[in-house]
Amino acid sequence: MGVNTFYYGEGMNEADFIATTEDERAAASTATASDDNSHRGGFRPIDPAVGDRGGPRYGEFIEQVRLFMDNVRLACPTPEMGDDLIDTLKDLNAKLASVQIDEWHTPAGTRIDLPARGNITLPPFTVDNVDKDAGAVDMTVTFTNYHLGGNNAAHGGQVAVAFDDIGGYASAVATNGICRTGYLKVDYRSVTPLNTPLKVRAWADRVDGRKAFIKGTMHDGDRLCAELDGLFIRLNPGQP
Ligand SMILES: CCCCCCCC/C=C\CCCCCCCC(=O)SCCNC(=O)CCNC(=O)[C@H](O)C(C)(C)COP(=O)(O)OP(=O)(O)OC[C@H]1O[C@@H](n2cnc3c(N)ncnc32)[C@H](O)[C@@H]1OP(=O)(O)O
Repeated sequence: MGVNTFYYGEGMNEADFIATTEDERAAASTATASDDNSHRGGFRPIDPAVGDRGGPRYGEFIEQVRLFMDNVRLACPTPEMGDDLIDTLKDLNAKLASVQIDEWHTPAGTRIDLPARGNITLPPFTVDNVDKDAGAVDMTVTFTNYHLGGNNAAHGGQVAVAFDDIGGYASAVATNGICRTGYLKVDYRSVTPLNTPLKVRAWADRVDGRKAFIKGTMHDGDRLCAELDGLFIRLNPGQP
């Protein structure tokens, strides 16, 4: 099973997500941050060559950034260390500012081989299974210190972020197209722990035309932490 099949599910129409023709690949790889069309309607297919972007150690880079965010969350630097950190961060920001590109080409969010597609704004999750027939996905998500709400528990908003993306993934599987969230309801059933691999399942309870009614659960072992009830609407061609 290839990586794309693994992520998009057996029998899914990958053409909806992955550039499969030379024209699509060219369109997916030519736009730049200064491209006037970079905000044109519709989601662009991902250039399959995207796996090379950011270099062979890009995943390691993202892991270090995540660790940095965790360390910042609970750090109390001395004034001297604060001076040093600010100088170091200025250097790092200058480096990163020199390699800014548009959202369609940045590896963050398009590296489907990395946890949460390499997107640091999402809690890291990995895909365990995609069931095209059931319109269902199984994921493992781990909230870390960066996602702290209080008293060693994940922030409720971070739980919703995870459900939004994983529910969006399930709706993409169920409708065979990219969807946007219409509504997202989260029931917080018990405390969601940090630094613990949690099992998330999201599935299409019902599909009605463009509307996918997605249910979901998040478990710590046998304990139910949270439930999702969401409506995701498949975008029409060219719809932003
Ligand atoms: C490039 C990388 C790609 C990677 C791909 C990897 C593959 C994996 C695939 C994927 C994983 C990624 C997953 C990401 C997931 C993230 C999702 C988000 O966070 S999206 C941001 C938050 N949401 C918004 O910003 C929406 C803002 N709202 C809108 O844009 C529109 O309102 C929209 C699109 C939701 C609907 O607008 P309309 O014009 O298209 O359609 P209308 O006619 O209004 O609604 C359609 C039907 O839905 C009902 N509806 C709409 N909203 C409703 C609501 N809130 N409650 C109840 N019904 C609602 C309507 O009543 C209508 O129903 P009737 O057809 O008449 O039966």
